[in-house]
Amino acid sequence: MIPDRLPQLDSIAAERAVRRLDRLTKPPGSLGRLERLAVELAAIQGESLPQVAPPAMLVFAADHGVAAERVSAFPQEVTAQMVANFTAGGAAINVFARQHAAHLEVIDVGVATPMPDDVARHPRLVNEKVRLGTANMLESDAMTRDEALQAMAAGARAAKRAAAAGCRCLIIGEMGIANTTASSALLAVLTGGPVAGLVGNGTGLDASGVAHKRSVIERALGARRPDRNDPLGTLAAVGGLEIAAMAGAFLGGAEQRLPLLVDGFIATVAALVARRLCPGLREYLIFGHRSQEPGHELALKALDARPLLDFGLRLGEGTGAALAFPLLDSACRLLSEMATFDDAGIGAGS
Ligand SMILES: O=C(O)c1ccc[n+]([C@@H]2O[C@H](COP(=O)([O-])O)[C@@H](O)[C@H]2O)c1
Ligand SMILES: Cc1cc2nc[nH]c2cc1C
Repeated sequence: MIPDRLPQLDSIAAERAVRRLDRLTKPPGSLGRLERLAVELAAIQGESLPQVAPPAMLVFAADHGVAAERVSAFPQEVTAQMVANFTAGGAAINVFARQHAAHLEVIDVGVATPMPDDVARHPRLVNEKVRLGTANMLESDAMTRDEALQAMAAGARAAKRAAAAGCRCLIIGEMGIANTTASSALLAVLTGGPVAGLVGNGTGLDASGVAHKRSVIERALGARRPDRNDPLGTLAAVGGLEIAAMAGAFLGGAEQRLPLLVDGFIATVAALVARRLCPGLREYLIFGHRSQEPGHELALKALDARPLLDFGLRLGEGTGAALAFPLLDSACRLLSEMATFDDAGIGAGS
């Protein structure tokens, strides 16, 4: 299920995009990073005139056993309550989904709290529950390797559904109380970095809450001792079901040649896990924004990534990626809609 290799980027489509950009009615290179974005999108899609609309917004939801250690400012039940809010259309990501006519799916890969029937049966909610939340990583591995693979497969299926529905890029986000704890633990193992420098306040812990969260992560890593050269084993030991599902969605989306817009801290850690499993993934990833969560810096560095926006967000759900979507759309529209010097009868510079 983890792909051995991903489709090669299309260098011919990229070269055509470069040549067209240089013939458009502007000084060469004057649209800066937007031009590089247009070329990257052409290479990913294998189209000299790429198109990212309509986007799919995939929100993966799950619970974390480690929430019992009071590592979040909010109780575990909020995961299910926010899933209900996503189905009702009231969350921030719903606003952006309507704004961009996106195909929005909420994929439950492991929410622990039972949901009312009207939520459970809602067409926007996809039931891919692998188990009712992970186990508490202080007491045992969060899940088995097989469960991590099942969650990854659910993510890959969501990516394939989006491609089949005609979506042209994926915006990948999550909802899961305590998932900054799982993400920080994963990141510490995968980068070998000290826990102290990467733990943040998540949904809003105070300073003593952050110190306690750090101690929980350090104790969990001491007890689990994950092998940093075994990304799947690390994911199973201290990760999360929605993190595994996002990793699977990234890999499944790349197999479909879809540009992948990465959201904040948790989504970037999932992308890092996926890249460790399949290094060719990196070229498909476009980073939407720089999150306020301090560990995001290290995760971005590990992926050699420079996000498009820096807006001080720390919400999740895919909101930072959704905010960056119009930049991708603009890059595509410039390529396909701007006049060339020939079209406009304007003399090109020498
Ligand atoms: O995306 C981010 O960078 C981000 C940073 C901090 C918190 N969050 C969101 O907040 C939740 C996790 O925070 P916590 O404190 O419960 O670990 C989860 O639902 C995430 O979507 C998201
Ligand atoms: C209210 C709330 C909304 C969220 N959206 C993503 N993570 C979240 C965490 C909380 C607590």
